[in-house]
Amino acid sequence: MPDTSLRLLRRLETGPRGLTDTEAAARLAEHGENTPAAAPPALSWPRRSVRALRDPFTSVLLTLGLVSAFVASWGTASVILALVAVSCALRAAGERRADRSLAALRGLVTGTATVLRRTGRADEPRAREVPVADLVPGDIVRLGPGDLVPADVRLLRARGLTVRQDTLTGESAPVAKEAAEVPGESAESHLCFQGSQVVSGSAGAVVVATGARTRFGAAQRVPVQRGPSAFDRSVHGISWVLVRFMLLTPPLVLMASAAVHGRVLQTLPFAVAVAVGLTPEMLPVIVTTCLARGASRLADAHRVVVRRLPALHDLGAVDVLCLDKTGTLTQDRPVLAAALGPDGRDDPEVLRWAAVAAWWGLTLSELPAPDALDEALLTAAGPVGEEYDGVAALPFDPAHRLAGAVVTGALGRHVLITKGAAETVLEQCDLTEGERERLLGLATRHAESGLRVLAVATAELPARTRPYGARDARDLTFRGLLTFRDDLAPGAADALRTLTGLGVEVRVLTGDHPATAVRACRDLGLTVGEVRTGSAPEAAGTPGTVTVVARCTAEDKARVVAGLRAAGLTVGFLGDGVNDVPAMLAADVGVAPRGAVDVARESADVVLGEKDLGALGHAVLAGRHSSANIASYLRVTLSSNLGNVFAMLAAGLLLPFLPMLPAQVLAQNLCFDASQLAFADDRPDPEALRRPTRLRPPAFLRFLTGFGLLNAVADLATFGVLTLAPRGGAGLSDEALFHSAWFTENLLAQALAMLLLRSGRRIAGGRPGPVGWASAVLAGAGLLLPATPLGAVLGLTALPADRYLLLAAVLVPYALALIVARVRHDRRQP
Ligand SMILES: Nc1ncnc2c1ncn2[C@@H]1O[C@H](COP(=O)(O)OP(=O)(O)OP(=O)(O)O)[C@@H](O)[C@H]1O
Repeated sequence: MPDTSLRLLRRLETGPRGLTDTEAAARLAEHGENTPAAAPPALSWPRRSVRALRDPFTSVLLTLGLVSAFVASWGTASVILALVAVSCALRAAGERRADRSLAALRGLVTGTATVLRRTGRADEPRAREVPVADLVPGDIVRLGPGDLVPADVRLLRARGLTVRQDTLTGESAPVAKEAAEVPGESAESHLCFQGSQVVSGSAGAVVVATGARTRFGAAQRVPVQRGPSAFDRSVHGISWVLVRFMLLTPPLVLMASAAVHGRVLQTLPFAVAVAVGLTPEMLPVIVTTCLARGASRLADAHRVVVRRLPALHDLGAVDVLCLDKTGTLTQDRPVLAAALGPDGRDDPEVLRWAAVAAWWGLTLSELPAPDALDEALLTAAGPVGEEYDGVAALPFDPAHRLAGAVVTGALGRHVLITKGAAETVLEQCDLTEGERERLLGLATRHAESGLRVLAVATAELPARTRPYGARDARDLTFRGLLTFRDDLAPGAADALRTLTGLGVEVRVLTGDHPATAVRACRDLGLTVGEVRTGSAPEAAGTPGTVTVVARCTAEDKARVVAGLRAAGLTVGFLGDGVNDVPAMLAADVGVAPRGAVDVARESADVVLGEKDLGALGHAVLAGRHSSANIASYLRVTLSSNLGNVFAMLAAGLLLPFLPMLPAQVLAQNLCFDASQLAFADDRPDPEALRRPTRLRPPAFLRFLTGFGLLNAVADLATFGVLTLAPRGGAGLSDEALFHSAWFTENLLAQALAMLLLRSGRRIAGGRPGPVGWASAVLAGAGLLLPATPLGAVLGLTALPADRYLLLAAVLVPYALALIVARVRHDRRQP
């Protein structure tokens, strides 16, 4: 039979007054830390390396290595294995570094829990904020809106509590919870699980399990599955197209060779080497390094924490940024402006009623702190509420935008007080239609001047013991309106101007009154376009204007975001409240300021250091910076590799010997890979950062085929001039000469591509930067390696001077063609 709460408290050797500090310390030593569910355990080196093997490019390389070993081409197989080992080690090291700094950064934003603890047995318990990791079984915790349930708990008291527990069940709708004394055998409505989010209401609860023993811990921390983000769609999309292409290459080379020369087995190592050459095996390394560098620069310079690395790419790709208003565009430090009676004149009674409701709502819910509007009410009203006895709290209902309390009035009767959004409160009042319209108009007029507006109403009811609920708020007497000034967030106007200057369209999704939101936008210098209320995924938006969707519930915000994503846009969401969480999770990238409620901060991919929106512009730029470098790498490496494959195929068909030995193809590939690591440190031209940087697979593949063909033409031209050139001198085999010249040409052409194809780089001028130096080293290797002993091991030979002239005759026009094609390509870009 399930425990009553008393039996459970006894079993856990605790009580409603909480544990003492000594007891808590002893239990912490016994049970270990209550590690937050969001922090995955650190991976060991071997596991990390095995995980790196799961990457599609590595799998392709391994398959090609196995094929080589199968035909006893041990040289090729060993080089491939070395490539796999190097790329896995680099990737594992890069990821380890990235994970470490991410863990350190995450540490800056981990949450706390409100717990009742006593210094000694005889002392009074005090509510304290302790790190979530310090919670132990038996602790008594308090939960309020916006809290993340810090451990598995059983409710001892609950008022209007609803929680979202999609981390466990995948079900995103809030679920009601209550403190049943003797719960049914299978019912779990008296339990809340670690990682669940408190949407509304309040509760006191006892911790029953922490750390790995929580339900979430036992479920092995399977995170909520989010739909594919912009990063997944772009980088993974491109990767898979290439993997298919690479797998097609060896059979194509083999079939061609079999048809023309009748050799299959001899050509296999070469075919494999060509496919290896096409593999951008450094892609995962470059992606991780680019993103990790960007994230750590952002943290150092702007105190922005990127909690999920790919989110940095997504931030750079954001086309539309949706923001909430309160606490993001405004300070969320409301100050009472006026208390107005139904006739629109000053009436202090309205403030008194609202403050009584706020005071008793807060006291009976045992919330650690009032929300911003209630705090403003209590500050303005001074000491109030003690003259009544509190009967019930009506916690904030986010769907109807109401909160209230029931107190005892004259002659022991009960008075129900509600305060909230004017349209809902007026709906509950006993008014004629005309009067309701007039009062709504009054509320709108105040909202139009940028004020936040609350309506207040009361009802006198016979005393009763039955609990109060939303259904009791009927036929109320309208008391009046309260207006609040909430100043704009400092720096918000500049930040929004920066964002629009960066080509990011802004939308404001708020729970507040449309007129208040519109006025805030105008005061921030934004031009307001469409204004809607509720769910409006179809809100089209006029270019250059801000669409405002007001009176949004949390679900409405998520629907608008999902609608924008379904229209093919990359969407970011910035918010700080519990009503922003579903939209954050629905967006490609969710952003929260550090002062946001726990659940918002924990759901965000990016956390801003301060309530300073200015950092957001820097974060978007950092995302674009990283993506531009990844794009540069992809453009250069793939167009060169693609060109090489075309040329190798053609040369393989026409030449009586292999156009390059497998070892030479692989050595050349190693040189390419090493030089391309420089892209992680490149500084793209500011021009490349002006628009959202999204790696769109179709546009990318068009670029690749265009520039790949140009590269192939250069390679084939080299092939032509080398074939037509006079024979080599004494002792020089034609084959070795051909291989060496082509090897040199390939490395020089790759160096040119590195210089001329990187993102947004002005073609001439500017400092060389890491990529400039790396391409110089690559070109140097191309020119010098054939003449070295290592070159001899690879079957290369020093080139006579006339070959360099021949190569120059090909490469100078190639460089010019690249410049012309690049300029034309850039002009065609929007
Ligand atoms: N403490 C409160 N008591 C009564 N009503 C409230 C209280 N707090 C908010 N409201 C009402 O609920 C409405 C919506 O609040 P909600 O928290 O959903 O959004 P918001 O904070 O106004 O806006 P945003 O979504 O931009 O953060 C408010 O405009 C107000 O009318």
